[in-house]
Amino acid sequence: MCGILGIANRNDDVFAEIYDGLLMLQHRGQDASGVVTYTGGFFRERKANGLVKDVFQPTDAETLTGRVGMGHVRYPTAGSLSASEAQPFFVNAPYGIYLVHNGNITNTEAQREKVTGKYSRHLRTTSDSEILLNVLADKVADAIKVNGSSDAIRNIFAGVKMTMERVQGAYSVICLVAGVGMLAFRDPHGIRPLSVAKRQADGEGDDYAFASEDVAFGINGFDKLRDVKPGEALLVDLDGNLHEFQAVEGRLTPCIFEYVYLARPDSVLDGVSVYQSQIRMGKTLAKQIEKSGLEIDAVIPVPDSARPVALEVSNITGIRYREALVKNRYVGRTFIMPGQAERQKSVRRKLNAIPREMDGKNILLIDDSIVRGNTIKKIVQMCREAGAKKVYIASASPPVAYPNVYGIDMPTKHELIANGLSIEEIRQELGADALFYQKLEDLVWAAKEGNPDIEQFDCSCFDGNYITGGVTPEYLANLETSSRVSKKIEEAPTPGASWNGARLAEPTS
Ligand SMILES: O=P(O)(O)OC[C@H]1O[C@H](OP(=O)(O)OP(=O)(O)O)[C@H](O)[C@@H]1O
Ligand SMILES: NC(=O)CC[C@H](N)C(=O)O
Ligand SMILES: [Mg+2]
Repeated sequence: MCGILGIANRNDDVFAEIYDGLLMLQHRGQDASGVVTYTGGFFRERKANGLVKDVFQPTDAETLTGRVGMGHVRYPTAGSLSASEAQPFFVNAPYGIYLVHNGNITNTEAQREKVTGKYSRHLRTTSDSEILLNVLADKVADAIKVNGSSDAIRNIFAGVKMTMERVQGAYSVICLVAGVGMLAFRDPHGIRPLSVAKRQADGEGDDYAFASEDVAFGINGFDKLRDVKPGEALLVDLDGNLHEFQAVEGRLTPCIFEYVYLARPDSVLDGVSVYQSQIRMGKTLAKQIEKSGLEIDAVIPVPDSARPVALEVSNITGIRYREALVKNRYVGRTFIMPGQAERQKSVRRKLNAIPREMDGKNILLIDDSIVRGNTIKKIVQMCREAGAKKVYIASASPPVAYPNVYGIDMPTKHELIANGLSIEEIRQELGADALFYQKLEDLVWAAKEGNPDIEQFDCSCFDGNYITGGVTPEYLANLETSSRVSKKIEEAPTPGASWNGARLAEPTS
């Protein structure tokens, strides 16, 4: 996952608002951050590896000027960790387009060949998002050839339609188009979230914003209008007017893992409150716990993400709730750290047990998910060392048994603890006295209850059912042997590729 945010203001410079909005999306990506603004016919950009607070300084407001701009926080799920793959990406023709992307393209190789072969383009990185941008540029150029150049919005919408017909996978996208405005579109399944918001401006036209999660709107005084529909494109022109276009037929199938872990609990995605869905996950999990008849002294959440679930398990079962694991707030999210060794070490750095709450007790630890098993295995050990008599564990989601190809870092089957093991074998591997997993139908109920109009969710990491075309057994087999995210962190891999980490953001066109 990544976080994307775009703001088109009528009156004020936009950088400070993008900065604040990106901070609200920081949980979606911690490896790189980037911002581009547009003013007087010029783009200004700054991007680098690092958190928003480290990449940007107050003085950036002096160079990242303009009333229209967008930003990205990256959690790499394709390409490499190189700073040259931080977003936004740019192509200078047609018009001059900057792009930020959340998701993963699955037919990358075919598209790379087309872009570099038939369209003779040069790609500067190994990023799937750069390919997506170049496909869009090709298709908008094709539309200009057919329609002529006078109606830019029509050409851009036509280009988005052709892009959606060619590209497979998950993509929520925001673009800045020179001389035209800000474009946003969402793949025909709406796998990753994207919504649009509005704010009254002084004079003609309105202010608009697009963001991965609506939690990024309130801080800047925007009111959410709605979620972008699957297969839809929206464009805010430079006069503050919103243009809407259903590019291709869509069927909403949002990623259910957004509700389990990825999104903030104070967000509402596709009409479903993340917090409320987690409370419902607690309700269904509580039934399993009650049925087990186990004697449990305390329900303990793995902070922060399992708190709402554990609270509801406690409410329903009557077992007391205890915050007996303390999180060190200065350590980042382990799940999204590159490399297994680093992840294992940081669990211990990040969480600490309170022995008095564990000594001689039967405890139930609840986490939102068990992916590789690193986190919960270490916690079980810690709780035993702190004196717990019995350590039971429960996961608010079902076993993660299949890779995610739509923008979550669960690349290979063999890394997943639930791959090929029975629940009893997983329990043994984790060293727990009992193990409960949410049932998939209960998880789907918990999410769907928030918006019954959603007929289906993307549950591929739980059931192996990939709703987009092209995720064939060969494709999945390939993932097992090739690392999708190269661990390279050196600079740009191709000659001529630029590093945009200079303190002064230069106009780029
Ligand atoms: O089974 P694993 O491979 O260890 O992954 C699962 C863990 O990863 C996430 O936590 P993480 O520590 O990354 O972030 P959080 O502090 O936001 O919960 C998630 O909440 C689980 O605790
Ligand atoms: N997870 C994401 O949304 C990342 C976007 C893109 N695939 C990248 O790796 O940069
Ligand atoms: Mg966690």
